[in-house]
Amino acid sequence: MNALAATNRNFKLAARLLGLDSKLQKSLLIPFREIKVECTIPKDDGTLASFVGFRVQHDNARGPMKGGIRYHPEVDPDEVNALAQLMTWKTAVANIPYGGAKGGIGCNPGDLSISELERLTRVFTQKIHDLVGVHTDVPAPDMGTNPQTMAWILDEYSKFHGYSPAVVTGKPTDLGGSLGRDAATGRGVLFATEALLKEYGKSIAGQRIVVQGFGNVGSWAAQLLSEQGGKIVAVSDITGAIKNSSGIDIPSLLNHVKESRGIKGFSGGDSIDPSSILVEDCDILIPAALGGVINRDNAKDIKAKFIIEAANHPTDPEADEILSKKGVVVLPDIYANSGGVTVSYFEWVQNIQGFMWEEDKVNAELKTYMTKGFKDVKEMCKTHNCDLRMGAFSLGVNRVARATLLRGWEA
Ligand SMILES: NC(=O)C1=CN([C@@H]2O[C@H](COP(=O)(O)OP(=O)(O)OC[C@H]3O[C@@H](n4cnc5c(N)ncnc54)[C@H](O)[C@@H]3O)[C@@H](O)[C@H]2O)C=CC1
Ligand SMILES: O=C(O)CCC(=O)C(=O)O
Repeated sequence: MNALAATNRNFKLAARLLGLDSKLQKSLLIPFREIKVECTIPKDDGTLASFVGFRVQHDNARGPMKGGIRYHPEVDPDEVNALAQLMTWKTAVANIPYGGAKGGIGCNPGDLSISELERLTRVFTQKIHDLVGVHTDVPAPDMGTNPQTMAWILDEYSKFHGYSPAVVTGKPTDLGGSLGRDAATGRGVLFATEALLKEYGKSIAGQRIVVQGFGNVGSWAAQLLSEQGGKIVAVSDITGAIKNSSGIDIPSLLNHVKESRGIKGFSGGDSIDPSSILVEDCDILIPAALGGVINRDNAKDIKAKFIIEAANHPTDPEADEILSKKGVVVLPDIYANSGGVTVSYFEWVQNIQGFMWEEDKVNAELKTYMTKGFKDVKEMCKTHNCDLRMGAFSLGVNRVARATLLRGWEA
C-alpha cells in the first residue's frame, strides 16, 4: 500500500475511535502547504543536473512545523506527504509544541560529491527560505542527510534572514547543535523498548535483536541496546547483511562501517541475503531504514515477538493485521522514533535561549519524555480498547484536534 494511503487509513481509524466529525477530519488531513521546487546545479564535470525538491508543511495548530529533510532516489510527493502527516501526530504524541512537516530531494546522495551535495542543498534552501523559519517551519536531518547538510541550510538561510541557528536542528555542535541529538533517535528507541519490555516483565539484557539499517538511527540503536546487554544477532544496510547468533560486536562493526562505508565485508558474522533480514529468528526486530518494508508478503514469516519501529511507516496496514493475529506486538513509529524530534525540540529551545545544556541533562529529559509518551499511549489503548498503533494515533490526533478547535476558523 502506498505510504500516503496507509497513513490516511490509520488517521481515519483513529478519527473514528475519537468520534471526530467529518469536517474536522478533512481539515486535519489536508496539508497546510505543499512546496515543489526545481533544483538545478552544475556538477563537478561542468554538466548540469536537475533534481526535484519538496517540503510539505502538514499542520501548525500546536506550533511551528517540524520535520526532517530526506535525500533518497524514492522521494516522491506521496511519500513526503505521508511523512509530514506522521510528523504532526508524532510531535503531538511527544507533547512538544510543534506541528508537522517533511522535505526531501529525489536524488541518490551516494552518487554526488560533497561539493555537489553542498550546491544542491544551497539551491534547495534558496527556493524555500521564505517559507521556513524559526517560528514557522524548522527542518532537521532524515535519511541521506546529516549535521553537515543542516550547517549548509543554516548558512544559506542566514544570508537572507541574518544568523538564525534555531532555523534548523540536528546541526553540528560547533554551530549550536545540541549535545545528544546525533544519538537521540537511537536512544529514544532504547527508552521506548525498555518501557515496552517492562510491561511484559522483561528487560533488554539477553534479548536477541535484529536491526535493518545501520545509519544514524540503526547504528545508535544497536550500540545502545548492546550496551544494555541486548544481543544484536543480525544487521543489514544497503551494502549487505550479516548474522551472528552469538551477538555481533557492535563497536567493531562501527569501525568497519566507518572505513568501508558499509556492512559488506565485515568478518564478525556470516553474510546473509539482505532480503531475509526481517524474517531472521529473534525476539526484537528493529526496522531502521525504509518505509513499507513489512508488508503482506513477509509479515506471516516474521519471527520476532516485538517490532520497534525506528523507521517511519515501516509496516503496511495489511501487515499490521497479520502481525496482530500472530500476537506480534508493534511499537509504532510515531512514538518509537520520537526521540529524534524531541531532542531537536531541546536544541531549538537551547538556541532560542542562547544557553547550552550538558549531555546528561539532554538524555535525562529525553528519558522523561519517552517514559511519559509510553504512559500516555497506553492510557489511550485502555480508553479505546485498541492496539499500540491506534493508541498512539488517537493520542496524537486528539491533541491536534483539540488545538485546532481551540484556535477556531474565524477569518
Ligand atoms: N535521523 C533521525 O533523527 C530520524 C530518522 N527516522 C527514520 O529512521 C530511518 C533511518 O533514518 P537515518 O538513520 O537517519 O538514515 P541514514 O541515512 O543515516 O541511514 C539509513 C540506513 O538505511 C540503510 N538502507 C537504505 N536502504 C536500505 C535497504 N533497502 N535495506 C537495508 N538497509 C537500507 C542505509 O544503508 C543506511 O544504513 C528513516 O526511516 C527515517 O525517516 C525517524 C526519526 C528521526
Ligand atoms: O528532528 C526533527 O525535527 C525531525 C526528525 C524526523 O524527521 C522524524 O522524526 O521523522
